[in-house]
Amino acid sequence: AGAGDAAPQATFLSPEQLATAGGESYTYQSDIARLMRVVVSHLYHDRDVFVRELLSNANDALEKVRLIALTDPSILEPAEQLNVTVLADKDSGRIVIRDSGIGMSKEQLAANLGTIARSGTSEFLENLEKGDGGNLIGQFGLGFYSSFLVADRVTVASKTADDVEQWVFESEANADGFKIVKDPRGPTLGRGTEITLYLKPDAADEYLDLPKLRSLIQKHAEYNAAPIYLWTSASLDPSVNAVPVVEAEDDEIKVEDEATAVEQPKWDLVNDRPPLWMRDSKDVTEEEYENFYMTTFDSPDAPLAWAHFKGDAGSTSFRALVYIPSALPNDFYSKDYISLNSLKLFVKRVFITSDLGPNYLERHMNWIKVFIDVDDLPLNVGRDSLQKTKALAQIKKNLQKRVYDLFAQIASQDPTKYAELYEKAGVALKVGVVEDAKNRDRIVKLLRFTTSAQENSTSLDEVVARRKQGQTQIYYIAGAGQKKESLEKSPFVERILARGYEVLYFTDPIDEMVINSVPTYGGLRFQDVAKDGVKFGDEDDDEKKEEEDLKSTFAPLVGYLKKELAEFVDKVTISTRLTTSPCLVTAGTYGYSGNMERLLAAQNQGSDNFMLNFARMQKKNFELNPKHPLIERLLEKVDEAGDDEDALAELKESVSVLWQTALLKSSYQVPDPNSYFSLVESMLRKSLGVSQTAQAEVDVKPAPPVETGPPPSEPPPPPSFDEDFLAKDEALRHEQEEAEEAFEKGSEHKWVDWSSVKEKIGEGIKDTVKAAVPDLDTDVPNAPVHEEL
Ligand SMILES: Nc1ncnc2c1ncn2[C@@H]1O[C@H](COP(=O)(O)OP(=O)(O)OP(=O)(O)O)[C@@H](O)[C@H]1O
Repeated sequence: AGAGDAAPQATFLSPEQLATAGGESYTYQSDIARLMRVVVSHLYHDRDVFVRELLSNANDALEKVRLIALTDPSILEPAEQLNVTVLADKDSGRIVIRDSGIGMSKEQLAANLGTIARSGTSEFLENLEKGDGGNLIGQFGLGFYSSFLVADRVTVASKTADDVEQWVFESEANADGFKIVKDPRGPTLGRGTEITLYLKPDAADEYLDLPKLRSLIQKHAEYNAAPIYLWTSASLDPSVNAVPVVEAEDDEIKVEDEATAVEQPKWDLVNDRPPLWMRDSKDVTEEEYENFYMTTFDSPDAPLAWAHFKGDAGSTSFRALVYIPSALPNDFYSKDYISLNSLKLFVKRVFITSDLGPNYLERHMNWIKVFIDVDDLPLNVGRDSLQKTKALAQIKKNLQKRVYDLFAQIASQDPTKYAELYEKAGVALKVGVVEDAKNRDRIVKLLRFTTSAQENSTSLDEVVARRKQGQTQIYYIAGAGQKKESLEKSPFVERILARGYEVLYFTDPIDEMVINSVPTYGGLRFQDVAKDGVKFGDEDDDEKKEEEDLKSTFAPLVGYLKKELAEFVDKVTISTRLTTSPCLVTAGTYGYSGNMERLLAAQNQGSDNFMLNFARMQKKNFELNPKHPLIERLLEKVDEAGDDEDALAELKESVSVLWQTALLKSSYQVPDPNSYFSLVESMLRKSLGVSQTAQAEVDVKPAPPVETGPPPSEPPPPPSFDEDFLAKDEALRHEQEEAEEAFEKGSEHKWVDWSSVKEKIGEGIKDTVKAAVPDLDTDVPNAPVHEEL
């Protein structure tokens, strides 16, 4: 619909008309008066923003009408056309912006423009007064008040569809109040709002220049859906209205005399391009996509990637844009997409809602920005039924697929960018695997893990491709919050790495949960190397025979340990996965790994942590390294002890130390640190030749008898400190802090260093166990060669 060709001059309101119309005076709310003063006195840079603000208000007002018209077309009757017109009048120094939007009643004029300061206004003003106004103006949006950047007097005439009267709001820049009068012209607008800016002299020079005004409108109204028309003359005086037409030189037919060859001024459509999302993606530049994202979703940063597409949803079709923001908001998990402002639903180019019910965008996707324009939706139903329409469900499915495709596309085309994205947003994908069963298979492909096989993280497809012949498991070790360097040293991965198999390091707390949701990938089963059941798949008959032999050889030791540790241990096994460690402790079928236990303990400090207590109650598995000299010697000791009570007591003590130290080394806690320390002390006594019963010589000097005299009047002087002692104490504390820090950072302190423990207590059990043989690894077979795909 065009703006019509009627010359606009006849309908404008003159200051004289207003002056005699009477009306009521109002006082601005204090924040607004303050805002106005700031606008007038401080903010003259960026004056152009008034174009954007006023056109966006006009566009919003028009969208409201279009939205209502979808269900109640009678709203259109007072003014059929939905558009904005802009007129610059040099003679009177005015710019007039009219829209046929929703309009405002008398009360609304007063409330919207005079009494309701928006939330954030005070904060904005405070920042301004502190001096960082220049940058804020763009973010804050002065709205209607930006008029006073360029005008010293503004009138707003407005009429709603069902009001018979038309009202005019009038204010001077810097005034404390405003006036509202009944429009002396009568209801000329039909429906809508007309803003007249009486420009300041310097602003008049700048903005009454038509080409400049036109380019400003183009720049700032790019995404306005409503058509904007500009009157092509800078004067309303009919004698200067016409602009000369430059005739083409080879024009053969001269219809008129050159002197009269003038073009009549007319309304010229300025924003003649369809909105960005309606265009073909090849007709939209990167910059346009970025700007659209930043304005639509109020973001100061450009997006990382986007997809723009068309699709069908049942009987209707839609266009959509999905954007991956440059960062994942920290609080994404505790918010929904509605509070993150992540969705815009349009119907036939009219904004409808940002809220399609709590689950329209899944929690892990709630930070991805989504713009949808549907060709047809039943809008005369309530919000709840709207959410349930089949079309919206289909669109949702399509959107999800597009988002995952977009991730996959970045991963394959630009791995560096993907690594950066994953670093920030990987956790959202992991949440997706855990919570979104329907899309799980798609999302798992996008995950990346820290691996022993390469510097960079790996996809699971790559892990499967690197599998060895016969391999049926993907090996992983969980160590939330720990570094790869620390996990590499764990006894659980010793033999697996020594053999050349790949191990994934689950350094993120959520990794173990991910694997609970996805027990297998590419036909391989995830295997926690800290749990029972590690298989290499290349065990040949000789190895199996050797294992069987070892099992029967060590049966007496296994039997003894089962009895001795019955309270804590479910299974005692002869292990094939250890190389240099004598033994290790793994979780039983229902128990947690040491890592999980630590996580649970960290989550809840209280003693009634049910899950933690439950996990701790679960019996564990004790794996022995049959090639280790400590274990070999223990077997001999079990055989030799027979009924000899002393020998049995000594054996019991050694086993207890071995078991508890293995607990520590496997990331569990010992049940009672005090009794553990007593055991170690007893061994130290033996190794140092100190009697088990000798006690520390304690010489306690008793306190003098009770004082009966009066309390001393002067407090005694403070004792003098031994400077040296203080310095030592400080150094010790420092050392402790460093050690704690290192522990938190997950350095090698994390794994108890078995060799140093052995060194410390080894002397003590010298008579029980032969000295350790350092090198045990000579018979570790190499992994078979890479499986050809
Ligand atoms: N052209 C218009 N037609 C109808 N109502 C309008 C028009 N311009 C402003 N209003 C009303 O006045 C209110 C205040 O406008 P203002 O521009 O100051 O802030 P806003 O538009 O709400 O916020 P922002 O500009 O930050 O988006 C608007 O919310 C709207 O209700």
